[in-house]
Amino acid sequence: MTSLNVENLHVSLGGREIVQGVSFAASGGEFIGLIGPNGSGKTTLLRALLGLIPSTGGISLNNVDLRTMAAKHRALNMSYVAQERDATWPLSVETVVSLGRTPHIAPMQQLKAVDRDAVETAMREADVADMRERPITELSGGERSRVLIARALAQASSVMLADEPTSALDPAHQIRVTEIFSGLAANGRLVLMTCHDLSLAARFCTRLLLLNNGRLEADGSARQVLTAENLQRVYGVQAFFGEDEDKLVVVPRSAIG
Ligand SMILES: Nc1ncnc2c1ncn2[C@@H]1O[C@H](COP(=O)(O)OP(=O)(O)OP(=O)(O)O)[C@@H](O)[C@H]1O
Repeated sequence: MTSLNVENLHVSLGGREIVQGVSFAASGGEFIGLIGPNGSGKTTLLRALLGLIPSTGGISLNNVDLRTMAAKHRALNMSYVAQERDATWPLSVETVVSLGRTPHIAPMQQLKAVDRDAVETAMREADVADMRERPITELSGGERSRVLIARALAQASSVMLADEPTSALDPAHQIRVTEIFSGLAANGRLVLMTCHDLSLAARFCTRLLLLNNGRLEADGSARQVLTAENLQRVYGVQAFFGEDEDKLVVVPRSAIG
């Protein structure tokens, strides 16, 4: 089973320590919501896990140090939906999603049937199959997000890291995407998603990690992490707490101070 171990991770950027001694262990089957206020270090943590920025401390996947893993091997193991959805080139939706298969094919080789199937499935799941011929540069922000999610799904890696994948999506697509991520976890993948929608995270994620000023302040179930005390201290909000089908509903309703 996939296992990710992060031990005493530190990241400094621009002379400031952004991630300060974060440790956690995660396994395939978990859908983890990485939450915390703006600037708390969520994106930085994901980027460090991907080896996109320097860090110190331990990061291992299946007991292999991720920093020593070849880029292609890492890409086979980890997909990433970045927070930036900018598109420079007017590539078709289908071409962009097909790029998710790059780690699976040898240089200069064409997609095989298995790759084309993965691309079709990913486009269908992210609801972008109907726009397959359209240039990504002409899509709305939410449509572009779904294409980039489809690209990550097509990669079919054991770990999915997604940075606010639902932030530009309408309610139906937010639910659809989080259900897809839940399905990935149910099938043994590890999903780590940043999210500002606390109710969405509470409903779908199996575990929440709460970051504050680069430190892991809480790690556990939605009910353990999304307490009135944590929301006040970390987010500076008072919230309404409710229930829907046994799931916690959290609606921030006033900012304190
Ligand atoms: N390249 C950089 N150089 C200097 N500081 C940076 C750099 N990238 C990010 N930071 C700083 O690191 C801190 C954490 O940023 P990060 O993007 O990880 O936060 P976040 O929790 O993902 O926030 P948000 O919820 O707004 O997306 C911020 O204060 C940010 O200004």
